[in-house]
Amino acid sequence: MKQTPFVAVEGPIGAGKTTLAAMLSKDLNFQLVKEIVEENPFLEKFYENIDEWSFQLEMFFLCHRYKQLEDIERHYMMQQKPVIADYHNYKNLIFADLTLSEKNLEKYRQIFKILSADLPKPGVIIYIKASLPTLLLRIKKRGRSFEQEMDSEYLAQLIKKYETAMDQLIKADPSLNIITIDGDKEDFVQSKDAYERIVKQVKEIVHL
Ligand SMILES: Nc1ncnc2c1ncn2[C@@H]1O[C@H](COP(=O)(O)OP(=O)(O)OP(=O)(O)O)[C@@H](O)[C@H]1O
Ligand SMILES: Nc1nc(=O)c2ncn([C@H]3C[C@H](O)[C@@H](CO)O3)c2[nH]1
Repeated sequence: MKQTPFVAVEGPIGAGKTTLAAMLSKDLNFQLVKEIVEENPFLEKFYENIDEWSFQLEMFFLCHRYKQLEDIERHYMMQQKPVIADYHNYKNLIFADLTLSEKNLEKYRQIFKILSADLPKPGVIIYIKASLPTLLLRIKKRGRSFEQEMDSEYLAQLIKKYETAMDQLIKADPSLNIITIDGDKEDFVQSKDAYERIVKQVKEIVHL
């Protein structure tokens, strides 16, 4: 039987994940699943003091994504309804690796492994790569107050960790499809052609 499409859009902060996921959800008629931002009780505190709040924030994201992914399985995948999410569960580890102390990271990894074992996995990742200047510009343009003082070193490290993570994901599962987009050059918001190229690639992979 044909697998129900499950696509995840990934990339560092401000790359355009939610924007692209929303566009594709509309055009492909896939259910959109977005992570929460404004309702997150720890995000603002985290940006004020990362060391103090990182464990709470990473655990919050982990549990919230766990619930969302369980729901995706139950309400969509099991009913053959295609889904597009603006994150991949692996994102939890990318951020945890960046923000947690060694002691907390070890605990976190164990909990992540237990929670993630039976969650649904996307068959396609659309990975939006973008340079530091592009991301900083987009974060500024979007204007979320708590992100405005973000350390560019934090973002630079995140960019690197994303590169490593995509390599790890493909090594762990060579059947995974990763569509990489150069977010500095391929502007899927302004250019219809650039956007249509992405749509075509997704359609080919999921056999639409
Ligand atoms: N290709 C693009 N060209 C110009 N602006 C863009 C493009 N993609 C996204 N933007 C703008 O950049 C900002 C960030 O986009 P978006 O919120 O989609 O990023 P994100 O990757 O989902 O961010 P986060 O990691 O914080 O969830 C928004 O203001 C959006 O309108
Ligand atoms: N520390 C940390 N861990 C995560 O898993 C995570 N996921 C998203 N974010 C931050 C990025 C944007 O500011 C904002 C919206 O994506 O939330 C995270 N921060």
